[in-house]
Amino acid sequence: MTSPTTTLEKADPNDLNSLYKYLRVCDVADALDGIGYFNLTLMSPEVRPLWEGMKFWGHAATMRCVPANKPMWKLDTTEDIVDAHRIWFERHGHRKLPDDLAPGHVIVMDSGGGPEVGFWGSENTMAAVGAGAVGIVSDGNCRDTGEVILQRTPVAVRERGRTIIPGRIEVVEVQGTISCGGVQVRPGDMVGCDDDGVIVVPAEVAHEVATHARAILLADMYKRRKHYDALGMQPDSTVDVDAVLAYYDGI
Ligand SMILES: O=C([O-])CC(=O)C(=O)O
Ligand SMILES: [Mg+2]
Repeated sequence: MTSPTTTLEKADPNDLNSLYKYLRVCDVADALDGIGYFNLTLMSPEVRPLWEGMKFWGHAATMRCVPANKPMWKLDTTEDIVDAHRIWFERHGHRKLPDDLAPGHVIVMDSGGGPEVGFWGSENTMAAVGAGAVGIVSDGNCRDTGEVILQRTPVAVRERGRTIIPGRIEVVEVQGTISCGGVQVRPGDMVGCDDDGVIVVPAEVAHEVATHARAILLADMYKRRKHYDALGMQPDSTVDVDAVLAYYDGI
C-alpha cells in the first residue's frame, strides 16, 4: 500500500474510486452488514485474485457470455490457425465493451458456465488495462496465468484454463445486469478485490458504505497500531493512521 502522505493525495468526495482506495474488502463487508446487506453481494470465494497483493476498486462494466452452440471448424493453414479468433469473429460476430468507458472501471464477466475456455489471457487483459480497466473479474477461466502473474495484471477468476474462444463461448450482452460468482452485478456498481476475495457494492449504497467502511478501517488501524507498538514492530503503511486521516481530511 502506498502511503497517502508521500503523495499528499486527498480523497475526492465526489469520486467513489478515490473514496474506496484504501478500504479493505473486509471493511466494506462489515459496512454492508451494518446497513443490513448481509452476504448479499459477496462473490463466491472461488473467484480469487491470481496473485497475492492484488487490490482494486472500481465501477463495474459488465459482460455476459453463454456457451457456444456452433462448432469451430478445422483450419487448413498455419496462418489461419494463428488467426482463429478473427476467422470465428468474422463469421459469428463479437460483442465488445464500449471504447469510451471511464478510466477506473472493473470488467466483470458472467462466463455462462460452459466448458473450460481461457477467454481472458495475458494479452487481452493487458489491452483492457490499457483501455482504463483497474481490474478484471470472471467466474470463468483465465489462461497464460504465469504471464498474468509476472505482468501483475489485476485478474480475479474462478479457474485457470487452456483453450481459446472459437466454438466454446460467445458474448451475448455488454453493460447489462449479470450474475457473477453467485451475485448480481450492474454497470456502475462498485467492485473490489483484495487477498480476501471479491465484493460488490450496489451503486445506490456505495457512498454510504464508503463512509461506514472508512470508520471501520480507521478503528482497526488504531488497534493494530497499538499491537505493533506493544510488540516492538516497525510500523508500516497499514497502521499509518495519520496518513489515512490526512487523505480523508474534510470528508
Ligand atoms: O487470445 C485469447 O483469447 C486469450 C489470450 O490468450 C490472450 O489474450 O492472451
Ligand atoms: Mg494468450
